[in-house]
Amino acid sequence: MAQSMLLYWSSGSPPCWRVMIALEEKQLQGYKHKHLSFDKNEHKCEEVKALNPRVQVPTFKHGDIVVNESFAACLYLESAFKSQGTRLIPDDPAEQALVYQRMFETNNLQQKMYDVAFYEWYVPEGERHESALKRNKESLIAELKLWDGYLEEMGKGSYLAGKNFTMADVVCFPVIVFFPRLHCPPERCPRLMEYYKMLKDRPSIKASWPPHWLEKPEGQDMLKNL
Ligand SMILES: N[C@@H](CCC(=O)N[C@@H](CS)C(=O)NCC(=O)O)C(=O)O
Repeated sequence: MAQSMLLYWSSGSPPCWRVMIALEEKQLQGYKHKHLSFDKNEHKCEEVKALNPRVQVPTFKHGDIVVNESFAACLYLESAFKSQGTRLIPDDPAEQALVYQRMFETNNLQQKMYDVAFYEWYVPEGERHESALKRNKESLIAELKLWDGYLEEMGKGSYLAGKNFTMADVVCFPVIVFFPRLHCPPERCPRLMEYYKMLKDRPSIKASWPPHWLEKPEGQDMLKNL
């Protein structure tokens, strides 16, 4: 089954990583994949263009089904392989609601982290303002407080949506990992840091860890002054 899947991906991309974690959790090892380098602009290749009008990674194909949005690909895998590997979406509607809530809230955390960590990369030199960066930092700090509060409320050893590992963890872990990697002061989000330590050696996460991070475990310190 995994043999009829093809994933185009790049190392260190949270959207790609979440699809890879989902594939591992659903025991779909052996899927075909192409690792494309951002530095060499390989993700703009004709093969990706043919499948994905946004010409981005992840680009994912299963047989004739093409599903490129990372959240959509993760949900598709759960639905197509519901009884295989880890159950990532619970049946109970109330539990399901919390998983969906945390999953889609991840977009806030991801964007706010990008707005600080990659400010200089996104905003051309002449358009940068200290005041804007300060605002972005305040917004990220407030967002981190929310997530830390969620974990605090759940209790020690909990996952993002309760006692079990779910799709919320699949989609959010690849964002959370950036906080320790980019030297965010641990006191900004102590519960998230504990959560990171609890999950970093999970087999699905270890197996899909960005290869260029293995070569260079220390990231830059873009979040040092948060
Ligand atoms: N909505 C997409 C976003 C994908 C995305 O932003 N991919 C980035 C890598 S993290 C990309 O391909 N960037 C290159 C580009 O846009 O040219 C998803 O979550 O799947």
